[in-house]
Amino acid sequence: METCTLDGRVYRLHAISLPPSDGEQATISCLLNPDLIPLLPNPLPPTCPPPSTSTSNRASPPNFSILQTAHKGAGIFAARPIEAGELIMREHPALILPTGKFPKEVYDALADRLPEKRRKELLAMANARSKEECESEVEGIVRTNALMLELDVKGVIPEDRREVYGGVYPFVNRANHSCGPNAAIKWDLASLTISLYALRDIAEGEEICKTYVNPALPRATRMSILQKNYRFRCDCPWCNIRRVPCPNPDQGSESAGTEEDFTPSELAQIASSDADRAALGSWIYTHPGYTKWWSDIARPDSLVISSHLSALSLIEKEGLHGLQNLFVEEIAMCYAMLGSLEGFREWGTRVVKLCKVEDPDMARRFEEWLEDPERRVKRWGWRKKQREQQSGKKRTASADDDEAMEGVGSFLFPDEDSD
Ligand SMILES: C[S@@+](CC[C@H](N)C(=O)[O-])C[C@H]1O[C@@H](n2cnc3c(N)ncnc32)[C@H](O)[C@@H]1O
Repeated sequence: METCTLDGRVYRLHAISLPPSDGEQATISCLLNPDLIPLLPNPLPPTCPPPSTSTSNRASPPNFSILQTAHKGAGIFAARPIEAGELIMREHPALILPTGKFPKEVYDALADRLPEKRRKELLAMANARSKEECESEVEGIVRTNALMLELDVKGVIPEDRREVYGGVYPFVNRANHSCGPNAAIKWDLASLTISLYALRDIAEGEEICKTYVNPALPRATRMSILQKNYRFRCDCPWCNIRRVPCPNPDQGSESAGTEEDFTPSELAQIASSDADRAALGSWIYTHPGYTKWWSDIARPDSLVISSHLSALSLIEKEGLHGLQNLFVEEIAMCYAMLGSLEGFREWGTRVVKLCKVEDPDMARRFEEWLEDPERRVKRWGWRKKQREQQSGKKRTASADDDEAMEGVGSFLFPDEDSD
């Protein structure tokens, strides 16, 4: 079988060759709209970052192990302490395919085209679907595990012909769900890899979890999506408020409570968590931000920093570290505008650490700035100068001064208000 048709659309089976890994020729087995095929690298250049899921192709031993849990199947655990921002593993998908229900033969043909070792890794993955729902074991595995992929970042395929694609990863997909995840994923089209990285410091032995749903949704909605799509009842500390958050919830002995078990005070805690999550989800639209603040001298100097610190403390409470980077970056930039070397160094260093995998360009930019912030950050100390000018301590900062700063380093945020 080379092609198949679904809802009048033609799809082609396609294999992408990867640089050999562990001495074996690696392949991604794909089902693609033929228009997408020329957009994807094939073969992948050997210079691309290699996957890092096994010991043999890493300079240092992996920082994770895959272990059996008590009631969630397999899971990923920290083999040593892992720092916020650190890479945990990088992996190519075994399969790439569009959403939609294809005949059994299509799923089986996709798996059969993988090298034997990879095929076995795929077939060992979790399948939360019954035989009645998914006749093919491979389809069940796809429906339990596939993560959304962006294959056409440049928007080459016209809007009305675009499809949603998913990737299946025998190692990264072992990460179980938490509504307060300590890890997240980042897809990179150029290397066709997904990276799993730490959102906060993770202790040795702690389970490494990502979120399967938008964690800003209310608990009841999260639970119903998880039940519908993945067939489990979430037992994370935020869904089961009686369980004290612990490093490895899987080792907890209490069983998850049911809706009816909750006392009025527990229900109030759930409502408060829902409200905090909703507030965080829309924080940047409802609270002061750096872009409007930096040049508006009528606003207090501490306005954005104190608002962002409140957001970060809610993030800590709800375990939503996936939302923290914007707040950390903006606090660093506020300190730059206030001319505070100490503040900029503290928060800028956090940006570098947190963005290493998630946003390497941002990490590099802050690294450069941190070498000589006063010269490299454009408009360094601008608000401080304005205040000094206001209080008459200094003569008006001349336009020449400002112009002399133009072109020194690059500036993170646009001059125009956009928030
Ligand atoms: C993508 S897989 C995760 C890895 C899986 N545990 C394994 O053995 O490969 C998703 C499945 O893992 C289980 N799972 C993930 N997170 C869970 C959680 N927080 N509580 C219970 N089961 C969970 C569910 O069975 C779900 O359908």
